Amino acid sequence: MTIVTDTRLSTAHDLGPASSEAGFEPRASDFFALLKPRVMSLVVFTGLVGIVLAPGGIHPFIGFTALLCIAVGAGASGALNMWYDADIDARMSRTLSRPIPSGRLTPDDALAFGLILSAASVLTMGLLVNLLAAALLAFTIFFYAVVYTMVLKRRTPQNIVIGGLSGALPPVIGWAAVTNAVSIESLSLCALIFFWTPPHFWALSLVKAADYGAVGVPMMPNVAGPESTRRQIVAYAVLLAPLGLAPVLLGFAGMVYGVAAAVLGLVFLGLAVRLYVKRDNRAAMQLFAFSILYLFLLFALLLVERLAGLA
Ligand code: HEM
Ligand SMILES: CC(C)=CCC/C(C)=C/CC/C(C)=C/COP(=O)(O)OP(=O)(O)O
Repeated sequence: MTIVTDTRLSTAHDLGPASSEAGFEPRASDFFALLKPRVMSLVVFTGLVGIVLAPGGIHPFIGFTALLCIAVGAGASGALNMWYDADIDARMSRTLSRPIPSGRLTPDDALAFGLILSAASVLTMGLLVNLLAAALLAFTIFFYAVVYTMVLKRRTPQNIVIGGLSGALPPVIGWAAVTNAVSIESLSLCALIFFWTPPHFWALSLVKAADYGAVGVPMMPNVAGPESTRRQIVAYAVLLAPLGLAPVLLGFAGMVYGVAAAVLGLVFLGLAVRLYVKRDNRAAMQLFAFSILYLFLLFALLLVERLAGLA
């Protein structure tokens, strides 16, 4: 039996001339792009909500440090993801202008940047915040950069489902930064993001299936087919709608959040069913866009309620 150990199309080092050889110096904006800033902004926001909602309070400087460590660690894992995935990024229209495929940074630049920022964020969290938060941050970076990117992404259509755990952990890290503990409340926020991730990503991958297929990444639409993917999106949306109410049932969110979570959960489910019925790219992109708004609004409401003293 042959076991595939290297699923990369070519090594990242075969991707053309180093930026300095090509005649230009790396720019700060290219390093910033390695952090996947737009995606990670929502990740960091969920970490902030974990910090603010956790009982007991935290010194503002330590709280800010914890948030900065989550932001830097998340960005670092994005840089490591781009280092490893440079071969496939170079072959997909959505990703080919990223810093490594476009030749603006070398793979070594990205690897060094990702490793240094990972180590700096975990060490700082451990020294200035607490060891549990540092261990959770290290685990989250490892899970995204190694378990998802290097092991699961190119091998199984369940890549997103399992790998989604890393995107779901930031509120748990934020909560642990304040309380030095993992609680049922922070795990409920983790579960919310965990079950949100498959519909979030599969909606986009239905539209980008050809891109992923061309580079051999086994995303769900390519393996199980679009029909099955749309059915699974509806199944996750059915689970997600009641899960949105968990913060109310656990007593750390109020009625404003509760009503909004119920309505937004039903809209999410409605858009998932609409995608199942309509089967077109427009419905898929609408669900993808709404998924981001949904998660942002739920976490924003948790934050606003707490800051306004409503929960
Ligand atoms: C394994 C889990 C996830 C996968 C595979 C995934 C995948 C993606 C992809 C491929 C995009 C398009 C980005 C682009 O065009 O460059 C995207 C966009 C986005 N994702 Fe996710 N995502 C995941 C988890 C998350 C999580 C946990 C969050 C936040 C909590 C998040 C927030 C966003 C946001 C805000 C965007 C829009 C970025 C923009 O405006 O370009 N994603 N996601
Ligand atoms: C604190 C910490 C370490 C947080 C990590 C958060 C995390 C795992 C977010 C996942 C975000 C994301 C863009 C996944 C994309 O998948 P992809 O890499 O397959 O997408 P691509 O095709 O756009 O590269």
